[in-house]
Amino acid sequence: MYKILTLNNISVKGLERLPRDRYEISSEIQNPDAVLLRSANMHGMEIPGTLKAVGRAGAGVNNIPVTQMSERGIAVFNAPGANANAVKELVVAAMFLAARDICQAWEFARHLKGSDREINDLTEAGKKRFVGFELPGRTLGVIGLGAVGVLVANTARAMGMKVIGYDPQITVRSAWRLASDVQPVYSVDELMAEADMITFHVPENDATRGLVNAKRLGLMREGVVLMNFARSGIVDEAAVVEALSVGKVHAYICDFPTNTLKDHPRCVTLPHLGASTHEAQDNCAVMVADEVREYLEAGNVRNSVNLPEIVLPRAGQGDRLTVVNANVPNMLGQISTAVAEASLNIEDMYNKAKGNLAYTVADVEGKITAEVVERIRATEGVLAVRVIE
Ligand SMILES: NC(=O)C1=CN([C@@H]2O[C@H](COP(=O)(O)OP(=O)(O)OC[C@H]3O[C@@H](n4cnc5c(N)ncnc54)[C@H](O)[C@@H]3O)[C@@H](O)[C@H]2O)C=CC1
Ligand SMILES: O=C(O)C(=O)COP(=O)(O)O
Repeated sequence: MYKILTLNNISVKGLERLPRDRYEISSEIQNPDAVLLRSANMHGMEIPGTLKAVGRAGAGVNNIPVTQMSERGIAVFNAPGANANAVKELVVAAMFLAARDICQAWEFARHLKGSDREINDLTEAGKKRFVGFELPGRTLGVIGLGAVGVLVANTARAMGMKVIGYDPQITVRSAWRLASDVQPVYSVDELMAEADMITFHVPENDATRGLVNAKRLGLMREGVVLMNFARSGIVDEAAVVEALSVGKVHAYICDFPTNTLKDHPRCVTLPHLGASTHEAQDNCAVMVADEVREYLEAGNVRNSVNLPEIVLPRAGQGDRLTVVNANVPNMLGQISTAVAEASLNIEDMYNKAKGNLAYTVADVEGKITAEVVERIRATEGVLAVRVIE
């Protein structure tokens, strides 16, 4: 029986991928084999010795101590692209909220008092405060052209906007999907200087934290609109509030309310709703449940952020050995020697590295003994060893 600890509500559609005769799933379980979560913060959490995998039913993994997981040979999975359409739709909504001052106008209307005739008079007199602008012909800057950024860029093009994009590490897959008339720019500063509206779709990490700061705000066009449905940390909020107050920034629409932002009249903060559609919740949960199950039951790795992609069809009837180890010389030699010296024939074997980690899958003829496992486990650089029958 595999034990799965859930740290957030995970869609039933996803949990149904883990059959009850093989999986015990609870938010309170002891000694879990895997954790499934959404945005719960795992930093500082005590990591159970039994943990083999963490599945993030979503895109961002900054709520997971990935380095610490890697040091213990624990695989971390996410659900790339599974919620991208939901985020795109909210970003498109944000563009209209900003362009037409919809939230501010609604607030104005909600506070009108008097008879309907008086309200009508106040409406007609007050509406000039909310003259907006239209999107065709405006320039949208997209920073980060991954699953979400590509969808946003393509939709904005379809709405008649000029779109410029920045992503120095764009994947071939994203480049294929991106509308061919999205224009690349080669620096954040260049994008910021040329866009009327800017949207961010990058992970939060050391390179992106504070991406929007006072200096960069100074480069932007007067009345620029900023949209942040990525992570709060990529924006220096105090600098944005200052820029909003002097009219440099027309509106800041984001998914991350804070005390600095939530009451500002030119700032619309939504309660982290980017991925909160039934479709996205189902997609993410199904994808990540399948990944975790495949890893626990077969040792295969799909969509891991710290282990290399390895999907090896099972060879023969014997045991499968899986080893997570540091990406240093001679690990494979030591693993295969330990297997060979136990007189076990290897039918099929695959080894691949990703960053600091490497992962080995070996199908052997017959049973792998506890001695072989212990010998491999004791090898310097080996982080996790499993035998799958
Ligand atoms: N508000 C919400 O509910 C959601 C927020 N997100 C956030 O949005 C982020 C992006 O999501 P996806 O597009 O699905 O991820 P993704 O991994 O498909 O795309 C991220 C892109 O950012 C690029 N990138 C990384 N560092 C960069 C930098 N310094 N400058 C420019 N580009 C850079 C990468 O090359 C990649 O193409 C996630 O990491 C997450 O933090 C994602 C989904 C839902
Ligand atoms: O997928 C992401 O990165 C998100 O931010 C979505 O978070 P959530 O699953 O809605 O808590």
